[in-house]
Amino acid sequence: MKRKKIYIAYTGGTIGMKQSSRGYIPAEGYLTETVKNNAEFTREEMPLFDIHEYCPLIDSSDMSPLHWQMIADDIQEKYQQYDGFVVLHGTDTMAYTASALSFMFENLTKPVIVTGSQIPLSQLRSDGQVNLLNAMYLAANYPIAEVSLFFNNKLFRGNRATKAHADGFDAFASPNLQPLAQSGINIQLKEGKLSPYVDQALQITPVVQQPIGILYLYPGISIEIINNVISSNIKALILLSFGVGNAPQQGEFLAALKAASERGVVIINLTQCIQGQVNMGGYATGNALLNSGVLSGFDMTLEACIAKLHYLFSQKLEIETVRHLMQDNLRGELTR
Ligand SMILES: NC(=O)C[C@H](N)C(=O)O
Repeated sequence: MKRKKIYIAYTGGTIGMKQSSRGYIPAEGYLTETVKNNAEFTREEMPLFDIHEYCPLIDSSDMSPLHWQMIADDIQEKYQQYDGFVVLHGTDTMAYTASALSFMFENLTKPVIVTGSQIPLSQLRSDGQVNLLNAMYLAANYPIAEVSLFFNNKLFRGNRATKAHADGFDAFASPNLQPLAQSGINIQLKEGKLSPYVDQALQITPVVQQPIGILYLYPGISIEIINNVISSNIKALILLSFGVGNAPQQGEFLAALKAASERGVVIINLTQCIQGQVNMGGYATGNALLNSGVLSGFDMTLEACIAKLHYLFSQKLEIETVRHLMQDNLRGELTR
């Protein structure tokens, strides 16, 4: 059988970093050299691959919607030449990029897997080899045609993943959707569906950075702080609320939300809880938000919500359409 061919885009991140006096930094050519010198990657059972290193390579804390666009354009350009795509990325904002790509791509018929590592590939005890080998192997043999994130033997839906551990190998979780696949002695497909390769034109929706405010509620938050966030020049506000979507029933706070919603700010309610979803019908404290024009974000991750807002506001859509689509399941990012 003809060997599959995988395109690897190295954007930066720990997996290809080198130690410096200032801590880890991405180094040009270093990832490619390390992979080429590792016989595991060129075994017969592995797909053929090309690595393209971005210039400049960045720590993912420096990622912005501009970079998401670069990655999407790059994959679109190479789309016909490869069977699958692996994006090597820093872990810090990996879930944001995976979420953004999931919205930007339409008619995806090939796998796009985002991965990276917590220890550089060239170092002792690196998790980079397992992550990259598995991502390449899955992209070639388990073509789940969506944007996913592989880490520590689990393949997650990209827009459901969140960084959950700062320094452990189990750095990602998908609290509201089981992994698409689990890699053990065997690879087990759980939620993921293999799709046949159909040649269909890949569509990309360009994304540009949008002004989005985030308000993390806490006991004792003052109306001045709330007003500062709400009155700034934002198109959307993500309200990180308590439990199933509850907030203080303070009149001034609710009035500020209502006024913002009436002037066109899209307000999305997400829970501060790691797992579960918003239900503003559950308590009077949540219901008051609903009556102030706040929309449910259901069980979306913060990363998916931010990426979705960037994606929708980058298109010329009516505010009501944005509000409607924010509550619709577009790419498997929410359960309702
Ligand atoms: N493990 C990592 O990749 C962390 C790094 N700071 C990054 O996100 O680029």
